[in-house]
Amino acid sequence: MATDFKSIPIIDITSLLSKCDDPKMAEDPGVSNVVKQLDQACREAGFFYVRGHGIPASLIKEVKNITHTFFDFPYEEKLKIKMTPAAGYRGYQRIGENITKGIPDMHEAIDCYKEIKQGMYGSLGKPMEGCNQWPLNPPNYKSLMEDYISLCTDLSRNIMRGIALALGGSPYEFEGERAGDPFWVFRIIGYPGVSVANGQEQPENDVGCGAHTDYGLLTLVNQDDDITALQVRNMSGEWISAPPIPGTFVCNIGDMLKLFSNGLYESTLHRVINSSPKYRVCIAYFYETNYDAAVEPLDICVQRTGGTAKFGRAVYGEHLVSKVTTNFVM
Ligand SMILES: N=C(N)NCCCC[C@H](N)C(=O)O
Ligand SMILES: O=C(O)CCC(=O)C(=O)O
Ligand SMILES: [Fe+2]
Repeated sequence: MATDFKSIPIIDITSLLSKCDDPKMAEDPGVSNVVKQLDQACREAGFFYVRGHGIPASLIKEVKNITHTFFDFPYEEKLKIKMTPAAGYRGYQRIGENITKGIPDMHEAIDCYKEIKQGMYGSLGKPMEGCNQWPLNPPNYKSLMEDYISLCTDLSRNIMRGIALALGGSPYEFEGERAGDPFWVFRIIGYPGVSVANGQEQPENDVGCGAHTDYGLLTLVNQDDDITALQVRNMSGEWISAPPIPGTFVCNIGDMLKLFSNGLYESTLHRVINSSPKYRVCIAYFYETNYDAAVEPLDICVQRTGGTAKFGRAVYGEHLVSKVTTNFVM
């Protein structure tokens, strides 16, 4: 449950990562310390920074640099990989094509999803079937991003082991049929800066991405180092900034983890406003459950929250499709 947090905690997960393949990890004092911090952050804010995550700083920087290069290209180059429903909603979308609560977002993006082979999930998977449309230019774009995605997947699984312990479960609650074959979503996002020419009016809509929650389990945000734009809503409705902190990812909880935890952890509302004159990029990796997972409150969480399940069962793929099919004007 979100509180009146005023800032977002920073958690060093080095000791969690050093023990996360040890079946006895729960007994390790270093792990317990991290788990305690994860529990507090997830209950109070649903947002936290992680440091000591092990992904090389050079790679984190490179994925942002190459993304600036891509978004700098003229529209006709970017439109070569235009997102369409027929491509499983994969590819490039122009500024204003993504809609949040009825209002066009001031961002452009490339959306990618874990591949779904034809027929893999029957009608549940159909809308998302397709191949990712990676830019051909810069030429190493695809391989760089695929390496990055693979590291984000491993890191997320390991953070989820800590979160599983924080909820009072075994480290492996989010493996097997729940998230042992995790689906992922990858959004490469660019937010134009505001024009600050003298006497010029503010643009009509300066919201880069309207208030929303994320859909799955855990999000890893890699944002430009020099611009504060991401804002997180606390219980009083104040918007708390999540400024870039070099060497960290911003992590936040998605709707499926709220459901599993019976509301003990909230998928906190957040939005993006780039009021700087500079163009901002963000690389957001979303770690999700299995595509066809049926998600319902875990017994341990129902016990911890008064004994009654607050949510019915949801199928992750249905939740994703309901979002993706209503997110765009094209
Ligand atoms: N896969 C995730 N989480 N994407 C977040 C996008 C949020 C904006 C979207 N228009 C919406 O209204 O959800
Ligand atoms: O740009 C950001 O910092 C966050 C983007 C975001 O919240 C999202 O894509 O879901
Ligand atoms: Fe988000």
